[in-house]
Amino acid sequence: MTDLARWLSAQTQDDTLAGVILSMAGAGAEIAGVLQQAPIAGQTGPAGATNVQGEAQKALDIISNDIVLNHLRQNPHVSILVSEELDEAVEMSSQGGFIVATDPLDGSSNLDVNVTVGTIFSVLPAAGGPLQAGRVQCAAGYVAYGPATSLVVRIAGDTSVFTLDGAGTWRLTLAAARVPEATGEFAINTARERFWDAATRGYVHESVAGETGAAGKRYNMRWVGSMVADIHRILMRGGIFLYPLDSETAAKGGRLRLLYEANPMAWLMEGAGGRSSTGRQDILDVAPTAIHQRVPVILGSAEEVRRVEDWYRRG
Ligand SMILES: O=P(O)(O)OC[C@H]1O[C@](O)(COP(=O)(O)O)[C@@H](O)[C@@H]1O
Ligand SMILES: [Mg+2]
Ligand SMILES: [Mg+2]
Repeated sequence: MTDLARWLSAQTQDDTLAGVILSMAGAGAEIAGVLQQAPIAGQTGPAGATNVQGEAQKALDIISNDIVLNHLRQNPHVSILVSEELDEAVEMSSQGGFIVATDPLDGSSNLDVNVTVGTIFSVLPAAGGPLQAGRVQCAAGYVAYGPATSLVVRIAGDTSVFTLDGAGTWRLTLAAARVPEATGEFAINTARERFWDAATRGYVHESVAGETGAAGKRYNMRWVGSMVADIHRILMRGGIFLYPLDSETAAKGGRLRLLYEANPMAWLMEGAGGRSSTGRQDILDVAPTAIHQRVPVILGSAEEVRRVEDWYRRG
């Protein structure tokens, strides 16, 4: 029995849910192999197409989407697939008990510079349809394609980390990730400062002031521009990630997508003792109205997320 199969059987008695996670783990392992050869195969560039959200697709966005689709098509327990790269929700098996929502390749603008990208997924109960709050997720995870390929997954208990070995087997490398309560590291795209609201501005200025400001301690800033990479760093050593609502993204509701970026990351953070927020409510309580809905995202070390929420309460 592999580490992943053993972990799954300890986390859930539902073999069909375990099977959905194994399908996503299989897709992740296959995508990892494709990414490792992509510069040789000349696949890191644009596909020449745009997705339903008007974003230019990379060839690897489409290839990764097809890989996920193929793996899930072989699983009779998936009823619907929602993907960043597919305009509409796709009907899969009519008998399936689960919906999978995925960002097949997150951070794909980083592909041509060989920086970590990832695959994010959320598993929902089929009965409620795709538009259910993140709170009811059955499981969530991501695969980070970095120096090592990591699978981070949570059903309802701990958030655990597996690493792909040379034989293509997922080995358990961290049974229960814990995000430190406090942090001295924040992640935000500061080039967007002129669009920020008062709360984001207040929080970042207070942090940049370091030991001379109200926070009373020094901060460092990190921004990979690949959500999976930024969240993985935060999961492993603490920090806070912000993609808040700003005046440029306000009309769309934010930048990042609720079903397949924010919800799964919030679920994983919760399992590791972290916190997630839109600034005004827990991300997991947001009721979706559309499959590609966007949402403000603030998540990571609990104490730090609370500091941002305090700024929103003041505003
Ligand atoms: O270009 P910006 O504003 O830094 O945004 C970066 C964010 O956009 C994303 O790339 C969006 O995800 P996709 O690459 O899947 O569209 C996140 O991974 C990342 O955190
Ligand atoms: Mg993404
Ligand atoms: Mg993507």
